[in-house]
Amino acid sequence: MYPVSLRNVGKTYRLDTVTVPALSGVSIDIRPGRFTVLCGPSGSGKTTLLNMMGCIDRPDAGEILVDGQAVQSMADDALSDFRARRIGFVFQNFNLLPVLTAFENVEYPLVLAAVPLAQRKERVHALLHAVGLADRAGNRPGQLSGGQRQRVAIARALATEPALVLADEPTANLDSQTGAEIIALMRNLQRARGASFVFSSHDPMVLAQADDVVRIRDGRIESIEQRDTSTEVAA
Ligand SMILES: Nc1ncnc2c1ncn2[C@@H]1O[C@H](COP(=O)(O)OP(=O)(O)OP(=O)(O)O)[C@@H](O)[C@H]1O
Repeated sequence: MYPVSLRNVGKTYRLDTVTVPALSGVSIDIRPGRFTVLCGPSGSGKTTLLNMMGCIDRPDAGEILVDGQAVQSMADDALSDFRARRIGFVFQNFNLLPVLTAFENVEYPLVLAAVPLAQRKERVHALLHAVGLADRAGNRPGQLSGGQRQRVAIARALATEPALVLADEPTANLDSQTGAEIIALMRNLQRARGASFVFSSHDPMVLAQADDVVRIRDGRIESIEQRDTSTEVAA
């Protein structure tokens, strides 16, 4: 089963009298356990496509299956719950809650998922350790660097152990050295967990790490490149 499949998905934004076609006729199966990168020029539809995969927005045509489940037939509440438990998100502006500590930010999705306290603590400590921030658990986002904030966001995205993690240009607000470290970290975590990660990016460094590359232009898939990367060891 694919972590996410799209069949003939279309999305048009409507602003007063203006319509902006963002995606049309998009069909794709994201392969399990792969690091997939969506790339394409600005405005080609990458964020819209990620939002469709992540059930953040609904398409106006076609079908989306996440873990084999047809998500468009779910009611809003059920869809939010499904999304919170099954999909992890990493954003370019980190999207951390500023009043919560690093620990509490990572813990938050587990509170929503009603995971018992002892299990939450154990999982959050392990995740902060995995992203190299064991000693920063008590810091708020304002007391962390950009790279450290993105590490907290990565730990948060992995908290519910989702099979699918989506990242919208996760290195866009980081310097190149920090961006490289973040991509290496995500690559290692993805391999260690066997999860499926889908990134949107213009960044050649992210592209170089991809197993599968999906090129998008004018809201359509231009090409899908599946690389043989199974025997490589992550840096
Ligand atoms: N909320 C919205 N309302 C109206 N039009 C939108 C909205 N979001 C995106 N669009 C339009 O849809 C098209 C696709 O945008 P999208 O953000 O998905 O592209 P992108 O490839 O992620 O671009 P970038 O690399 O610049 O982030 C663009 O023409 C954009 O202007």
